[in-house]
Amino acid sequence: MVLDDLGSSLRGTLNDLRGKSRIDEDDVGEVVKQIQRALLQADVEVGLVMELSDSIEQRALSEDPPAGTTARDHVLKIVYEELVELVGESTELPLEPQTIMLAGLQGSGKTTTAAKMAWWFSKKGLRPAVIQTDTFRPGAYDQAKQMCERAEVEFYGDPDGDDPVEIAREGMEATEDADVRIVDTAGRHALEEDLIDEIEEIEATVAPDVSLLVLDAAIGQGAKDQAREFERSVGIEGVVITKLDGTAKGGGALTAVNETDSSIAFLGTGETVKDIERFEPSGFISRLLGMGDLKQLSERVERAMQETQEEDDDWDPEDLLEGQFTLKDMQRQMEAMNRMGPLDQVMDMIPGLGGGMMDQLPDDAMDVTQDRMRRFDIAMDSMTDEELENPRTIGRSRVERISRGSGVEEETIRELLEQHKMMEQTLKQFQGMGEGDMQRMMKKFGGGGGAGGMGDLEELGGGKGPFG
Ligand SMILES: Nc1nc2c(ncn2[C@@H]2O[C@H](COP(=O)(O)OP(=O)(O)OP(=O)(O)O)[C@@H](O)[C@H]2O)c(=O)[nH]1
Repeated sequence: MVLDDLGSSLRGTLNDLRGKSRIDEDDVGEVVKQIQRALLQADVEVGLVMELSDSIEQRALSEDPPAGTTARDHVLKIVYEELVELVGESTELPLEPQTIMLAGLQGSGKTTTAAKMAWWFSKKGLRPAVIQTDTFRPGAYDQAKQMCERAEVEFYGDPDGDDPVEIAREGMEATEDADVRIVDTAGRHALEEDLIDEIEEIEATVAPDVSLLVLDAAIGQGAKDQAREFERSVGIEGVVITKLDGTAKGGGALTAVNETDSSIAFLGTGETVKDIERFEPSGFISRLLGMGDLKQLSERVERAMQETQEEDDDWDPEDLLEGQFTLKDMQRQMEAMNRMGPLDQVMDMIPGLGGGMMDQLPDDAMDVTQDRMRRFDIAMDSMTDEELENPRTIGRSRVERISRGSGVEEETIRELLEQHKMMEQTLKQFQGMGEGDMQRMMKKFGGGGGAGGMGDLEELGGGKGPFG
């Protein structure tokens, strides 16, 4: 994802500063060099890179670290604050009725984003609808309809219509009951005049409260011109950067945001309707620097728990803190984990685990883990209720039988039982703890991790930290 290299190279450099109480020009020079290299590689515009690195350099050398702060933490805080400043605020999108129009070049991800945003608003308790006005690309109608079905949100489009402005007008009438209307527009491969005319007409028809420009993270410096052009014709309140899950650099999009004084509203991180994140500058940069993003993580956990609970009325996650932890609990726990999304993305959000740890894992480590979880699941499906409730009764002959029944190797089943035992023991430690204890644990967990746990920033009291 964008600026990934910055995270890992910077962590190394900052670690070299560990233990130093003062930093000299050479130290700062090295940090600044790493930042410049990473930003330029990520396609951030040269002028912007220089501006940022000058500012970091000047602050790191002139500001005195607050008493008790190490040189490393001081520099980390400055880098963090300057990067947050670079990516800017998040686009204001209140959770209330509104019309949002999406614009952007062909293939940037508008249609996908429209459905994702609708899903996102629906999870926030609002009633969204997507209006598809793309009559230019064959297949756009079907794609949008399917995605909206998957997201379980209202959809309006006209597969036979050929006048986008007319469809937009009808769509606004047809979706009168919706709270949030998201209007998807057609893209072209370049910014042609008729595209601009069309978007201006749609804009006049739907009178959006917010217009967002959808930019592919892979776009380079061309992003700036696009952003300016759209800004001039319909006015852009914010940007959605898509495809951040890929190898895309993202710096072009960041530059465009900065140049046009707009801000980022959402990030697209995959092809399914759930792969969307509200942009949170501080969390985003924390994650980038390997400091985790607790806010995003807790949102995902909460959603996953809620969904698991919706499917299984009897289950209350709080029960985990009382009584026995059975294999059934573990299976539900795994379902909830699965719902949180790809493990590597989740790991990135955990302070102390993010970045630093990921760098040390082989690339396929996460796939192995997910595959293992799937096999555990299959094995558990072959167990009797009694075995699931009392895994300790599973001896060697039962392991053999479960293996035969499920096709999962005995070795894996033994690992599953081990894992259960470990989780059970861990939970025992939590049992009887009050909320305050839990928070202290979390804090300890965050502060203790390798290169720059969350605790670093909290203690510095930067006020802009992910908790701030
Ligand atoms: N990996 C990944 N793929 C994405 C993401 N967003 C969109 N895509 C893919 O990008 C391709 C283009 O996305 P669309 O939503 O069709 O783009 P569009 O801007 O509506 O395209 P036009 O209608 O032709 O203007 C599709 O194959 C999407 O699945 C993302 O965040 N990550």
